[in-house]
Amino acid sequence: MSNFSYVREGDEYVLKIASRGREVLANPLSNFGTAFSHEQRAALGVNGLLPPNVMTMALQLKRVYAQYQGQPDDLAKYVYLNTMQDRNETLFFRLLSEHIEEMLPIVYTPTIGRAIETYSQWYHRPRGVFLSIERPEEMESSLSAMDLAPEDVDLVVVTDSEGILGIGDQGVGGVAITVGKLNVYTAAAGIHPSRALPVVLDVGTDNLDLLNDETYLGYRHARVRGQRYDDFVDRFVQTVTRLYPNAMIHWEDFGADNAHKILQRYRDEICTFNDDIQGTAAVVVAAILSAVRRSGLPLSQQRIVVHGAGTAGVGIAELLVEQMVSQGMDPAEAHQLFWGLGSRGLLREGIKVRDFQEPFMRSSEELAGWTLDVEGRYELADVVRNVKPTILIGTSAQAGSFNEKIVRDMAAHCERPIIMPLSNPTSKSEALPADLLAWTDGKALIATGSPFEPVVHQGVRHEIAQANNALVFPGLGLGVAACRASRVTDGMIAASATAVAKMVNSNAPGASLLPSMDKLRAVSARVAMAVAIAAQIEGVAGRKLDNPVQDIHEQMWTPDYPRIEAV
Ligand SMILES: NC(=O)C1=CN([C@@H]2O[C@H](COP(=O)(O)OP(=O)(O)OC[C@H]3O[C@@H](n4cnc5c(N)ncnc54)[C@H](O)[C@@H]3O)[C@@H](O)[C@H]2O)C=CC1
Ligand SMILES: CC(=O)C(=O)O
Ligand SMILES: [Mg+2]
Repeated sequence: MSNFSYVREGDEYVLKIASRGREVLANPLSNFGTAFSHEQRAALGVNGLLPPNVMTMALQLKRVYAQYQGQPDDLAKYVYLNTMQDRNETLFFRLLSEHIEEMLPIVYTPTIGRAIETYSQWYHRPRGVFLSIERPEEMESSLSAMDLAPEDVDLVVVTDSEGILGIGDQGVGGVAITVGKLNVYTAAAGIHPSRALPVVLDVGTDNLDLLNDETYLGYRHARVRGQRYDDFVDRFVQTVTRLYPNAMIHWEDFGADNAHKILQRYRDEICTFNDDIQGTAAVVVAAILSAVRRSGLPLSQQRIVVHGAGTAGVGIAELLVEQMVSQGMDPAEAHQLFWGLGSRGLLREGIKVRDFQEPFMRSSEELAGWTLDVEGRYELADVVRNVKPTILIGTSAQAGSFNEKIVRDMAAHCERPIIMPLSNPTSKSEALPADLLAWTDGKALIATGSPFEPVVHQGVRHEIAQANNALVFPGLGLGVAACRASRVTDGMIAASATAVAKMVNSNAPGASLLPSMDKLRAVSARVAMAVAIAAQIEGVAGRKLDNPVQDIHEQMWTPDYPRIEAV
């Protein structure tokens, strides 16, 4: 038996501790710090290792919140929270849950982007599992070293760091995105931190700044690709599914080719999902459904330009097509409503496109009369001028690419332009909401990837929806765990989109297109219910929820110190 085991007894968590003394304080899940009572201190042998006065959690929170606020900048706040998590995880999650809207931009986008870029500089203590392609034979022992009970792991979040947010290849520092995503799982959906595992597959990096940084902590080698990479990923999948038979594997921030390839390879074999493709699609479809309702123009009459038809962009387009088909459209007709752009401009016949982009390619006949730019591409400005889109989606990580001319051109041809600069972190956003409202005379219906403050335009306060997959993946993971789903199906993804969309019921001028991040727990609970019910309908649920509301509610951990048994 492990020295620390978290078990659920009835509706409470009990922490059974076999260790004594300093080891108890060193484990962030068993360390309550100054909140240990005198009886607990005596039983655990930590008397004298703590200042004598016993604090309540409320007083501890007061102290740590003041310390947090005293940090000089956002990165320092991130590092402060990170060290706190390594010290007292229950307190960390309580603080985060109580200030979720304020702290999400610190533990998640945008600040996490900066933290990942500088990982090897501020690194102080490992968190997560580091699996190096240099030593594949160590994979099983490395995962097992986490000492988790096999049947108690609900989630494994994994990255190979090739496409971190919009900041590209970040090598071993990408581990922080898996930790960040899991922190959102816990704060939003109450997934207990002991039931989830963050993992980085360190396959090298093509980031020359990192390779030439003597403090870089990862494998100092160009990114390994091809068969050796595929074998390493496969070994990972086989090992995880054997060690943790109940776990869903969540893929995060892989490069576009590998993201699609891995999802296609494993989606019908194991319980798995790709957050950037499927989670993003669900939240963006929810935002679009809500915008379409407000615009008055049915989905089937929209013309959609996707600027950045990569992992996220094509995922969004595919789910939108599915939505249109479910509303009675023919699939080919639905595809015709989309115009996708990549780094070589419009996806079209005659240029090299990736396999997963092919369904969105345009034929040469359709482009007769269009003008190529000097580099032989159809750029966004040409596409907007010719297509007259009603929806413009940004998943290109090209900051400022939705410029004034393009946006005014779009607005000249539609009453309520739907414009979604979704790239993260904030520095990569295709446009700023205040500019979009100014250039469209307040008519744009907007959602962004990172958080933005409300904008007051001509006396109307516009709440800016944050269309971030954080509104979906926590609930999806919870729903999958609650019903022990064996697969993540398209129906479950579509159900999560509908669940989020249903939570928006205001059509007031300036109202947000999505629920705000301070509703994250309620949103996640609803998504979880919708996902579990869809899993049941699709025949992939391992257990039926008799009372979904109660069952899901009971599964959501609230960060309180558990009852302790010194064993
Ligand atoms: N809001 C959200 O929840 C999410 C936002 N994103 C954001 O979307 C962005 C892209 O992420 P991924 O799809 O994972 O990356 P990706 O690399 O798979 O896709 C980016 C696409 O943009 C294209 N591109 C690059 N330069 C371009 C240019 N000048 N013009 C047009 N297209 C160009 C690339 O060819 C590629 O197809 C990132 O900033 C990421 O943070 C991604 C996932 C979720
Ligand atoms: C939010 C997210 O998953 C991304 O930007 O990659
Ligand atoms: Mg991502």
